[in-house]
Amino acid sequence: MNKLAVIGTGYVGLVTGICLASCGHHVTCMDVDESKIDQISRGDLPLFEPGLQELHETCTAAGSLSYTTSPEEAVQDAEAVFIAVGTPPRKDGSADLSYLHAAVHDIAPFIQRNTVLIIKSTVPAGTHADIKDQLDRTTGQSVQVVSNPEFLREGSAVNDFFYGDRIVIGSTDPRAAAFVEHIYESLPAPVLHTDPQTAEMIKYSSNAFLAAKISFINEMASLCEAEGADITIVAAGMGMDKRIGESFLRAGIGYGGSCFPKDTAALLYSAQQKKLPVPLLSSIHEVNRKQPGAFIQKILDRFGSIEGKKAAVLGLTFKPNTDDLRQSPSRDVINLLTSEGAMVIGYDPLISKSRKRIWQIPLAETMEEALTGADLAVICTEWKEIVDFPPDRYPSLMKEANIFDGRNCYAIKQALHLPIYYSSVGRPVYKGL
Ligand SMILES: NC(=O)c1ccc[n+]([C@@H]2O[C@H](COP(=O)([O-])OP(=O)(O)OC[C@H]3O[C@@H](n4cnc5c(N)ncnc54)[C@H](O)[C@@H]3O)[C@@H](O)[C@H]2O)c1
Ligand SMILES: O=c1ccn([C@@H]2O[C@H](COP(=O)(O)OP(=O)(O)O[C@H]3O[C@H](CO)[C@@H](O)[C@H](O)[C@H]3O)[C@@H](O)[C@H]2O)c(=O)[nH]1
Repeated sequence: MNKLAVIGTGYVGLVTGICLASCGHHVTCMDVDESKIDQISRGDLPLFEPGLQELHETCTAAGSLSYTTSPEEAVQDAEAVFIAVGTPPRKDGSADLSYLHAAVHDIAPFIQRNTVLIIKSTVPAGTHADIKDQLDRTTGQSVQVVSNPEFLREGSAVNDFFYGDRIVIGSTDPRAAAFVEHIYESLPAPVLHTDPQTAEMIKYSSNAFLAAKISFINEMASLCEAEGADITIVAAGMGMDKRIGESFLRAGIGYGGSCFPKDTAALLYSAQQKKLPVPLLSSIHEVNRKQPGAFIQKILDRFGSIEGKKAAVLGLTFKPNTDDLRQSPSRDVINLLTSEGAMVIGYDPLISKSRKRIWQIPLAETMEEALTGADLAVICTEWKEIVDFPPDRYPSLMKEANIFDGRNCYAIKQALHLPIYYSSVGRPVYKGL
């Protein structure tokens, strides 16, 4: 059992802190946001992540997990300090590292001689060296800085922590690297040891590749629409080839969230700074940026004008099983619908529980309420409740059952013989109206 500190209690910090505590370590999580720490201390996690609240309660009751706003309290006896603060995008696409440097500044006075600093945040290649310089200068000693990028997905973060595909440890010091491996020794994932800049690049390259798969399948979906083919079957057929793999080939209104958009932009920025041509990388974002607009065009093609029409937008979070709305494609869809004069009402299985309005539109309490009297329904997130909603209920609730499904939630066969117009992504339109 080791004494560990985690700096930053956002998604990654909380998951890392709580899961490491449940591996038997003593963990103190620290954040500058007092209201967040107050809320957590009252037993209420500031984010929704399946399984996390239960683990948090078990570990705090066992005394292996605590929270503070004091860098001193968190770091003074810690053998390792994980940094998990945000690295949001700047206007020019570069990663804003100011939170990282501020956090390092705050903890530096309390770093002990053998404390290892572990960077969990996603940072551009070379950042570890700047952080080491900053720490060495302020502490007057040589601090070990290890790059240990995080690969968890929101909505399945706890499972991803315990059963991840790999643990990447980037370090120039074998002792520091061995210590970080020891922290994770109860996990079954294979460990890849490398140098820090390679570890930093593994993180960005992985996200860029996954985003590329999505943009690729979305481009193929447009071609399928033109050819009368079905992208879901094309993707299944492609995925049967082990070299391609079936995951991340779901066509839709594009990727969102706090990672893919920002990390592809940051990688692109780094390449541009080095004057390296990276046409593939620039296209990933370009294809994604156009997805919501292309989807709205299908609606306009159907109606001509949607001025005054009631549109129910179903699913608001950037993916199911999370309450995270950052960079959600649903927001672009809503903005486009309202700019065309539609009266938009939203529904989300999680967000509707706690809010009545969002992004200047009202929220319905139930999916039925959102659909009642609507001229069109637009599905933005494939929540289970939406996927399980029987298609024959749409015509009974809506004024006219025009369904625009941005996540391919229903099999076309389900629409057969129903009085609905069903337009999805990369599949033939079903015209039952
Ligand atoms: N969200 C994900 O699914 C995910 C997955 C893998 C990697 N990452 C990366 O991990 C990092 C964190 O992401 P996130 O989504 O958890 O961020 P977040 O924005 O949800 O949380 C960051 C937290 O850091 C705190 N913070 C800021 N400055 C601080 C300081 N000086 N001291 C202490 N706390 C401070 C903020 O108050 C906030 O609570 C990013 O680099 C991100 O790219 C995120
Ligand atoms: O086939 C697919 C798969 C995903 N998406 C979309 O892509 C976005 C991101 O989804 P996902 O990757 O599942 O969620 P994140 O929580 O953003 O996780 C990504 O970003 C994290 C932050 O860097 C990494 O740690 C994870 O490994 C990486 O999957 C969402 O909008 C999804 O709707 C698709 O459109 N089609």
